[in-house]
Amino acid sequence: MTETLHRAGTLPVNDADPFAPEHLETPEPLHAALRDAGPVVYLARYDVYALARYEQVHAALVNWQDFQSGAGVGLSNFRYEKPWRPPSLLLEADPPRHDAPRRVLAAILGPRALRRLRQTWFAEAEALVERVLGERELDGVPALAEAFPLRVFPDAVGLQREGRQNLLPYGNFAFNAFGPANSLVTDAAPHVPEWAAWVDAQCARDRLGPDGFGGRIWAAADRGELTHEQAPLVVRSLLTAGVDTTVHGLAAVLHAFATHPGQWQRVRDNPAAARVAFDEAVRWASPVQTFFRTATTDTLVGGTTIPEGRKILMFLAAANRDPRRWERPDTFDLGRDPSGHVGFGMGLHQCVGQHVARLEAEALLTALARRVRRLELTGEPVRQHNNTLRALRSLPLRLHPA
Ligand code: HEM
Ligand SMILES: CCOc1cccc(C(=O)O)c1
Repeated sequence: MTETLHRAGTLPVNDADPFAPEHLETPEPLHAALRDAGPVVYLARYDVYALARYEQVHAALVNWQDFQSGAGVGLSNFRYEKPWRPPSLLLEADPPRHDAPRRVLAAILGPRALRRLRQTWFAEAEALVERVLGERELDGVPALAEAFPLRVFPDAVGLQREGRQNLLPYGNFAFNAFGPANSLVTDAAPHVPEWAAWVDAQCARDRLGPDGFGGRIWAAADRGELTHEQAPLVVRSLLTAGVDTTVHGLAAVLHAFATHPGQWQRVRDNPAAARVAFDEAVRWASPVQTFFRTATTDTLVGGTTIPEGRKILMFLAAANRDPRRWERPDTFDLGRDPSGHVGFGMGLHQCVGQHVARLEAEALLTALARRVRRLELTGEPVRQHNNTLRALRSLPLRLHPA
């Protein structure tokens, strides 16, 4: 029995462009309008169905059978359109293709596997904070949010030193490419072949140190846990998703503490609060704002039937600030339990690198908590527009020494 398609006149329609500069600059008003309009809103501009409430976003994320990733998790539908690069074996794959790559990466990036990096990353964070403390004012984005991940992550992957400057622009483009082909995508297009060539070349076995995340992916192929053809694509996943996300996650947590000084004192009093602080910042800012899915069958969501083959757009950031799920959702509050937030996704595709991100954040925040009494905003933060990422280009700060 097919459910009745959405009854005429009951499905709210919104003609906004969520990827337009005004909404990328200040997304909250559109998120609130979409949440208030209903559980499902038809976005006429892109002929997709928007989910902005926590309940529907969570339900779609955990329903990988009816809402697949294999047709792409951006606006482009791989059933009809050629992807800009060979699809990810994790992000853009459904079971069973998704299974072995995920199992391999989950083991390599799991909390136990990361314990070997803890001491080094904490020492690197202390050294970085020592260096920047001397400056009276600094831009927290290049000086901390970018500098720390770029100091520790490429080494942890086992990347050679040359060419690492390609990582941020490549990842930034990959996240723009999930959106429409607007100027954020077309302006970067001339550089993509160079960035992509470097990234693809670093995924080859002979470019990777044996003991890094990359070398361990190849070793898993030697053990037959995935094929040698899959190995470079799994390494590519790390290079695509592993840098820009943590850069903007760290920028978000620094921005949160600079705008909520009382919360910083809580971390000063109890540095163990650094980990939950990062998750609260990921909920509050949602560095990854949106992802799409494709309906594999007519699927009922919030009283509306999403027709087979159509795309839904999940507003993770709107769900993370849904007053139906969170008290005082717009407040960064270390007193809350942020677990259940969808800033790392949920279910089958939930971020496989979340423990890497948390360890980076714990290392940097612990080093800051020891040495910095207050993080003071000394100017307006400047946004970096991206079709998927909530990103800062600049965060003017003064670090008041403890
Ligand atoms: C603050 C930092 C990060 C945020 C906010 C973030 C967010 C996300 C989200 C929302 C998803 C789900 C995608 C979906 O449901 O379609 C995801 C998946 C993924 N993330 Fe992260 N991520 C972060 C850091 C990382 C890092 C450091 C890595 C690699 C070391 C990474 C690698 C991946 C990969 C490979 C997937 C696909 C997993 C799968 O499909 O099974 N991410 N991430
Ligand atoms: C943060 C979402 O995770 C991603 C993003 C971009 C690419 C990939 C990949 O698997 O190549 C994963």
